[in-house]
Amino acid sequence: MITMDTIIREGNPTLREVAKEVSVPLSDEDIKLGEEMMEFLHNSQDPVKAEELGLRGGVGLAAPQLDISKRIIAVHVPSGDLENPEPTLSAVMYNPKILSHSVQDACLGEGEGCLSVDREVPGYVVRHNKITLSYVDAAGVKQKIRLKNYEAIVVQHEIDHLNGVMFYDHINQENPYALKDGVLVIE
Ligand SMILES: CNC(=O)c1cccc(C)c1Nc1nc(N2CCN(c3ccccc3Cl)CC2)nc(N2CSC[C@H]2C(=O)NC)n1
Ligand code: NI
Repeated sequence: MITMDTIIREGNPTLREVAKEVSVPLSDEDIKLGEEMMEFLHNSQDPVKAEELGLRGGVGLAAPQLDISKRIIAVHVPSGDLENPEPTLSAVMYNPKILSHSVQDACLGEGEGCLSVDREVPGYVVRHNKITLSYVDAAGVKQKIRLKNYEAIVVQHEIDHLNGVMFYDHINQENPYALKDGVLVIE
């Protein structure tokens, strides 16, 4: 099972590598890894399990964060209201690829956190507001989906990990809260 001990932290060179595509059809090993990544996200969002296992909450995880330089990410974004337990996005994505994106940019009003970064790095992380994404799903089926707002931000954060990019690479060093006109701030 994946715990915080499995997750490598900034300074580990694997986080700065460009990860390799996985072969399709998916190997049992890669399918199992995806399942474990998704299980981690579920556990990290469960108050009892997170407490028990000492997990930081996360809605996304990338294989390089497990010191595995493969193009695999898992995202599990809860809906946020207790009535509706359905997540707004839940998927293990193999070889995810952004096919196109909006001109409109967006950022999280509270900035971004990362399970591989044990410090707060304040500032806006400006990303595309909407993306069209292709990936191979856990069943080996090619998917093409459109995402926007928070879900799009999360997927871009995780795909960055596959390219050796950390969220703070995007933060404006002179003024971390500088914003160009028209950037959507997502609260
Ligand atoms: C510095 N300020 C901040 O971090 C920050 C501060 C306030 C608000 C936000 C919104 C911030 N930003 C931010 N908050 C998150 N979570 C909120 C808590 N949540 C969670 C935690 C516990 C149980 C269940 C859940 Cl659901 C998990 C997700 N996640 C990300 N990111 C960046 S994109 C990938 C994603 C990720 O999973 N990171 C580990 N950013
Ligand atoms: Ni991260």
